[in-house]
Amino acid sequence: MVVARARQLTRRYGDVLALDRVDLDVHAGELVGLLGPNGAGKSTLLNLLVGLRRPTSGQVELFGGDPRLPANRRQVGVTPQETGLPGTLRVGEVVDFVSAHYPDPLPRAELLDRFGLTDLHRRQTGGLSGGQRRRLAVALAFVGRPRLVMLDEPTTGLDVEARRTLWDGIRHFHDEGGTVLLTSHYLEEVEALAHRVVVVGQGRVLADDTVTAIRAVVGIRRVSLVADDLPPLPGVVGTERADGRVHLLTNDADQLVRDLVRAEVPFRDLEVRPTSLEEAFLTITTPAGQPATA
Ligand SMILES: Nc1ncnc2c1ncn2[C@@H]1O[C@H](COP(=O)(O)OP(=O)(O)OP(=O)(O)O)[C@@H](O)[C@H]1O
Repeated sequence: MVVARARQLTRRYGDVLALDRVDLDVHAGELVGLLGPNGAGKSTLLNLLVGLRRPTSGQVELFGGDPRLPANRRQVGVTPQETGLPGTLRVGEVVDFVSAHYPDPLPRAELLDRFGLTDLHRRQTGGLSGGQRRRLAVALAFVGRPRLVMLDEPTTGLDVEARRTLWDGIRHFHDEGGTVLLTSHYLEEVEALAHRVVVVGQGRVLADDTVTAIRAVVGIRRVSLVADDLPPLPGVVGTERADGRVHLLTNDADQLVRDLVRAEVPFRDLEVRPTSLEEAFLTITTPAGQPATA
């Protein structure tokens, strides 16, 4: 069953094309990571799917219907990228306040335990650290026993332990049959939780595949050097010339350097570095004009 669907979904903010004809189906029980650099359109996609914004064109469905219908909205838990919590309320009081909006909320103790917040339940939210506040904000998405949870960068700013606790809470929900759609800038985060990754860049879906397949693309390295002519080199998936340098994109930088030496290419100023997500996808996809499917 498809719980959230986008069809040719487009959203403009004035001159900015934030989403450009996106198609996406999220099935019941999936844990999907939306991966992409800043400004890719991830938050816009979540906001449209949950009915907080309206599309410029295209269609959105939540549980087969209009996302703005209360009956559909009630089955979704959402944590936006930025949340405000009433600073003078205690953690337990905030949970009770949100719980009161749902017919069958999770018991307070259970929710706090799942997200490692039990020891904080008497603390005013204004006195919590940024990471503790974030954990509470994410936990609140689960209060109403939703069928689908959408989390916009759930662990940004959290330390390793807090991130693990949050991941455990999300996994628990998923293990019980819940559906999760979350955004992240980091493949590592998506890898820890999701099997399916949807890569978004410049408002478009660039790839929709397994974590393993996506890693093969994102694991690309940039070997940059100064050289005049280069022979054909195996394993090079993209070439750029800029500022007097040649940039070669490859899955195996070690082998490429060996090949350069073996071919007796007179190069200098060699640099090897990882590509950013944005670079990896845009450099590979733009010249061919084709979406990168690993
Ligand atoms: N309310 C708005 N008004 C004008 N432009 C907007 C608005 N919201 C988003 N945009 C623009 O739309 C594009 C997509 O933004 P969006 O926030 O969806 O990206 P994102 O992938 O979530 O980015 P980030 O990872 O930085 O959160 C960006 O160019 C952004 O500047």
